[in-house]
Amino acid sequence: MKALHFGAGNIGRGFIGLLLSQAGYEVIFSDVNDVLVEQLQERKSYTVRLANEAQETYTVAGVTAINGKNLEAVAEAVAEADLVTTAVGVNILKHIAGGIAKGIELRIARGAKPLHIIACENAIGGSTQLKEHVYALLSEELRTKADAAVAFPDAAVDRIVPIQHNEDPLEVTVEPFYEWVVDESQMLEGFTRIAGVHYVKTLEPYIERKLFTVNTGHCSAAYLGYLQGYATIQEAMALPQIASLVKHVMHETGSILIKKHDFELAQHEIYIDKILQRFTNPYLIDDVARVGRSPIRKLSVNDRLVRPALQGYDLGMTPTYLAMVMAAAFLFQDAADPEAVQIQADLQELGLAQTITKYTTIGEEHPIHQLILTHYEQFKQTVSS
Ligand SMILES: NC(=O)C1=CN([C@@H]2O[C@H](COP(=O)(O)OP(=O)(O)OC[C@H]3O[C@@H](n4cnc5c(N)ncnc54)[C@H](O)[C@@H]3O)[C@@H](O)[C@H]2O)C=CC1
Ligand SMILES: O=P(O)(O)OC[C@H]1O[C@](O)(CO)[C@@H](O)[C@@H]1O
Repeated sequence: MKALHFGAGNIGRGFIGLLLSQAGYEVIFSDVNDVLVEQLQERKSYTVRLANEAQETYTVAGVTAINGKNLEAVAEAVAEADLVTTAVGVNILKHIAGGIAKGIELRIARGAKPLHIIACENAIGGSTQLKEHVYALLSEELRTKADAAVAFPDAAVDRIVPIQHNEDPLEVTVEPFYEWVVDESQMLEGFTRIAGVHYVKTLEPYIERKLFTVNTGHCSAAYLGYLQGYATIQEAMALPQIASLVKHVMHETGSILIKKHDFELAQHEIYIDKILQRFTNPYLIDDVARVGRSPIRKLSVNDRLVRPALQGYDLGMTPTYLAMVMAAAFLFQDAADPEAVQIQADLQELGLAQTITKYTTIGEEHPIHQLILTHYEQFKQTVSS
């Protein structure tokens, strides 16, 4: 069985590639990083190291790579694959859609077997978004044929894989925990299960629980840590004041999740505690810049801050801590992060009130808008004093 995986980066090699290989797939990575592609082609294997006391290592063998810039090669790989997965970043999905669309066209012409394409990105409806990009490139006739032959089940993926600083450029250190949940209601009849994947009939509770707890909590540590001058999540979480605020944010989203999805309170507390331990894993060093990266995406309406805040507000709650983290996100600066640079430019040009609305869609008349403004001003005063 062949799996084509787009994105041979941290999560691609450290989680999806490893799991698919262990599940019996021959993994072919598609990436646009020439060095990475050449290394994978030459060496055909790489090492995954667990960030725990034992530091167990796994060899992922029998892998190879194609260059994602070569559209024909990508299309051919899509045509030949038994499974396609991605971990490129949700904003990159549109850039891989061309090769996938061409590959689907080839599959249909050749009468190939049905195919599942699973986007493993930190986003609500990642595969559905990819499908929209791909379908926009297909004719109506091909779209109708693809409806019967290709499915894009949404997924939630959870494993912390920081930026790597290993001597071996292919080696990747990952936290021991992982969870990959796939929406089986979006799969084609008679699909083959991937060992290690948890299939569920309704994905929303799983993706929201993960995104609003792991990802909301993590970016809270990053933005609050940044304001205190910390470079890593581990340093930030060592400050009791930040650890306590992060916990408050996770309890705030927890109340929303429990109300919306009927989760059991005690179970959710255990879930939060386990995640807090994962954030402070002493065998990992995770940069504030990575966890806070792409603040425009993280402040967008369907992502980890605004979506739970608006849901909480609609449920009659006041999302004070989420608003505080949004305020901190507007203060996050990183010259190497184009989204952080863009927000700072907009703050200069448009002012705070309009910038908040531009990125969060929350109008100036909304109470959450006022909360963000208030927290922002408070942070500004603390930072300048
Ligand atoms: N690192 C983590 O802990 C987790 C990351 N994720 C998600 O996984 C996705 C990837 O994240 P990371 O692995 O951390 O990022 P990364 O930057 O390490 O990997 C992304 C890879 O995609 C490649 N890429 C970019 N454009 C491409 C294209 N057009 N075709 C093929 N490959 C292309 C890059 O060269 C890079 O190797 C993101 O959506 C992230 O939110 C999800 C869960 C955990
Ligand atoms: O990849 P993103 O969405 O920029 O965010 C980084 C996130 O990746 C993770 O490492 C895994 O989901 C989180 O811990 C962190 O919040």
